[in-house]
Formats: sequence, C-alpha cells, structure tokens
Amino acid sequence: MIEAQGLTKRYGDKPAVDQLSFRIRPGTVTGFLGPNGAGKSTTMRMILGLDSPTAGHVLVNGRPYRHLSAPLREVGALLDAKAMHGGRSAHHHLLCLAQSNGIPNRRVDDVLNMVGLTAVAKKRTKGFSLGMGQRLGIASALLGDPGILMFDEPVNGLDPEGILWIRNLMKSLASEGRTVFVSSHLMSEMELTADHLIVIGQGRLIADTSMRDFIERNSTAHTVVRSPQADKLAELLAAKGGRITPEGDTGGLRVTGPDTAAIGDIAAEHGIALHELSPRFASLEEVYMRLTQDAVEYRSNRPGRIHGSEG
Ligand SMILES: Nc1ncnc2c1ncn2[C@@H]1O[C@H](COP(=O)(O)OP(=O)(O)OP(=O)(O)O)[C@@H](O)[C@H]1O
Repeated sequence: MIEAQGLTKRYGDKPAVDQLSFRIRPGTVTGFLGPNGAGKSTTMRMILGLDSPTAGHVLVNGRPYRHLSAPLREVGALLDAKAMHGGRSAHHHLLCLAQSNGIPNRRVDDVLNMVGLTAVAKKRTKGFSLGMGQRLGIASALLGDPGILMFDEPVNGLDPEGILWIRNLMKSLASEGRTVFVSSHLMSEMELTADHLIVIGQGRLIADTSMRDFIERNSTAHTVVRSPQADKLAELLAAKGGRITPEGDTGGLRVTGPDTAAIGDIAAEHGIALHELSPRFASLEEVYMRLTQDAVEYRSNRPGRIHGSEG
C-alpha cells in the first residue's frame, strides 16, 4: 500500500505536485495518468525518497521510504531505464544490486529468466537496445521480490511483443496480491492494463477512480444500430426522445437516449429487423483528453498550423 496525504512539491514558486492525497492498493494495477509536466515523475520520486516533499507526506507500507529497513524487498521501481552502469554486464549489474541489498544471488538468474535476458546476461549493457534496457530495469525492480512495484513509462521503446509481455506481467503481479503503480501516456495500453486510475493535471488530483467508472461517468453512452429499415426505426426512436445521428458513413445509426434494451424492444414491437445493436462507451483516450484539456501545459499546434499560418 502507498498512501499520500497532502503531498506537495514546489520548485521555486511553482508547485510541481499540489496537495495530492491518494491510496494505491494491493491486488490491482493502478494507472497514473497526466499530461507532460503534470507531476507524475516527481510524485514517484517522492514515494521513493529521491525527492523530499515541501509539505505533506507519502508512506510505503505505513512508513516513509527512507525508514524501510530493506527497501528493495518492499518496493521495486523502474524510473529511468538508462540509469545503469554501461560497462557492466546485465548479470553483473543485478549481482551488485543483489549483494548490496542482502538479496540471495540466485534471484539474479531468476529475474533474468523472467524478463527474457538470459541469453544476453553476460553482455555489456552499453550495447543494449532501449527495449533490452527496459527489461533490465524491470529485472532490477523484481530482484527483491517486492510487494509494491512502480513503473514509470515501462512500455517506452518496446516492440508489440514487449508491450504485450509487460501488460501480462503487470496483471500477473497484481493477481499475486502485489501493489502495481504504473504511469504511461499510451492510453490504449493503459485501458487494457489498469483496473484503477489516478489522474493528475498541473500537480493536482483530477480523478481517483476505477477504470470502468472513469469511462462510464465521463462519457455519454450511446448505441450503434444497423437495420434494413433504418428510416422507420429512426422515426420511432425519435418519437421516444432518442437523438439519432448517422454513424460515420456506414449506414448505421448512433442513438443516445433510449438504452440498448429499449431500442431492441421498440424494434421488436414493430417487427423491425436489426443487423447490429451495440452499446458503446468512449475510449479511455477520449475521456482522458476531455478531462485534462484544461490542465495541459505544453500544447501542440493543430496539424497544418505549425508555422502559424492558416491555409
Ligand atoms: N528538478 C526540478 N527543478 C525544477 N522544476 C522541476 C524539477 N523536476 C520537475 N520540475 C517541474 O515540475 C513539473 C512536473 O514535472 P514531472 O517530471 O514530475 O512531470 P511528469 O508528469 O512526470 O511529466 P512527463 O509526462 O513529461 O514525464 C514540471 O513543470 C517540471 O518542469
């Protein structure tokens, strides 16, 4: 369990993290979302005692990180995958980490095997690709077999097979009862991985909720309907207060108002054949973009306006 209470970090006058309070619970993957500069890395650094809060506190298993007697056995973290000694081999890097933290040497081979680096274990990490570096960072996080794992952008630089591997790894770590806290800008990936979300913007809490609630509460549910008698159905639905718009240019209808069951019932009552009746919610990306739009610090120009000229 990680608990933050009024956690605040200021650099000069500017708050990077502003009065954050949250709990990250065991047994679930908690996603940590926020635009660039929102304060995610600063929060993670404070959890690990690498930065001190200006106000408030954050506890790991009930204690500040600095007071943990065997930190690597309680918390494993991947913050900066390139933060390793390039002249050492992966095996040597992990062995040094194990020996300086009282972790049995045999864990080194175990974690190398878990992350798929056994074949290159004796090679210098200087020649590692970004993806191999990420895997080694994850091996370091797993070395002490900790109950809490934190990953800052773990899928950075990974190929599709690597991304799938990380997704399954995080889910299986959570299903073993561990606390898994992960930041990512890849919304589609987060939607598949996280059960719970903490969303921040400009250092402040925007949402602390389950993935399902975050999407359902912040998006208007609608139904996509396809029927050979679409015009007649649209008329009937409109009479019941439905709002009907075309679903792209596919000939389908996008209906808000009556829910999926009500639409099916109306169609059945009037003997209208349905070829599709699908409830739809917004994607995590759509909801996230809408909720964080006011908290975006570094905004891009619209395509075509990069040089400030409108065509
Ligand atoms: N050492 C520092 N000195 C001054 N300002 C800092 C320092 N570290 C972070 N900041 C500022 O604090 C704010 C939060 O930064 P942080 O790196 O925590 O955001 P983030 O959410 O991790 O962003 P990203 O998604 O881009 O990694 C930013 O405005 C950043 O410029």
